[in-house]
Amino acid sequence: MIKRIGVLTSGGDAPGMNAAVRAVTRQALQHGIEVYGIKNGFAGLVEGNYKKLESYDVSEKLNRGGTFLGSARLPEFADIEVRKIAVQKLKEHGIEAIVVIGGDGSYMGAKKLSEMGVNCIGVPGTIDNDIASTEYTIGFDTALNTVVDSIDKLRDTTSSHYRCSVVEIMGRHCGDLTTYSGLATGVEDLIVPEIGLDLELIISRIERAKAKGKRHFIIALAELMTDSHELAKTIQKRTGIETRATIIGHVQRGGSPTAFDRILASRMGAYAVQLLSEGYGGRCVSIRGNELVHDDIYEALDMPREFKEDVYNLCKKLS
Ligand SMILES: Nc1ncnc2c1ncn2[C@@H]1O[C@H](COP(=O)(O)OP(=O)(O)OP(=O)(O)O)[C@@H](O)[C@H]1O
Ligand SMILES: O=P(O)(O)OC[C@H]1O[C@](O)(CO)[C@@H](O)[C@@H]1O
Ligand SMILES: [Mg+2]
Repeated sequence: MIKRIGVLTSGGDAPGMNAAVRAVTRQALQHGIEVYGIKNGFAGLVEGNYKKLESYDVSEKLNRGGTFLGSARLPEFADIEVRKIAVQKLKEHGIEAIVVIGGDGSYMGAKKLSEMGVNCIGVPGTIDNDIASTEYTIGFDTALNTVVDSIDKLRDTTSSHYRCSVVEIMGRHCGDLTTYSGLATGVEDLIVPEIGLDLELIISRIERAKAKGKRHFIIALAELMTDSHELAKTIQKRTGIETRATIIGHVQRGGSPTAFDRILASRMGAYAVQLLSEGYGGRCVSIRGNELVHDDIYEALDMPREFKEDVYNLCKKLS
């Protein structure tokens, strides 16, 4: 029977990470397993920066955004020599297995550690919703609500000034945040990596709507596709409509998690501990059809990510 586990948060923070750490901690303690909170993602593993967690250490964390354990990006963790240091430190502290809460990059670290004899279970914590094996990642719903709130506010000023707004939304290479928020706010057009950017089409749609009397437009743009300020300038030049760019930015990563994210995080965190106590490693937790399941991490990352084309098409159709 496993006696001591660690838990860490890695990559970009996501609302609900704290709720997941709380669930891991309390589920483990109730089964007589000691828990160590590892600070700052894989960096804390390498430095041996751990703290034993008791039940009260995770009090009043369920509703808090960010991650009280801290998070980091440590590219050096891809180097086996760096991981060997982490494994040695874990052995010295008697930590047998770890719950890794993070995105696809963190999953890679978790898998590689498992291959070195430290069982890890990945829990999907990222606002990007870019892990193919799971329908939802922890933090996505909260970020989505933040984006919706921002676009609603942007609509007020955009329509008052008869302008066009290009609004840039996070998601790295995944268009889910843009697509879902687009449908939820009724944007006039959206640009996502799964479909690509067709400038002529965007201009012609604006021109057509303008000819029918439409006076304000919001174009949702997934980040990393093009420069939003340049796109705004081009739209203004081509259509004659005053255009502004708004980059929502890191506010998308903050805030108290929604009920959906708290529940998802609590379920997934508890399930991850169950998997570790059953001796699993190199697996990740996913939710499909509201059922928790577990997958091999490499297979989970290799699965083709399903683009929500129906949501995308409906957004365009209703605009
Ligand atoms: N191939 C890899 N091998 C070992 N460790 C890795 C690998 N890729 C990433 N990691 C570790 O995982 C960390 C987090 O990865 P990354 O920065 O991609 O964020 P993420 O977990 O995908 O989260 P998000 O995309 O939401 O920010 C990296 O900084 C690194 O420490
Ligand atoms: O906080 P950083 O390092 O600027 O990273 C930003 C990236 O992290 C995320 O917020 C989460 O992966 C992405 O949406 C975004 O591209
Ligand atoms: Mg990622």
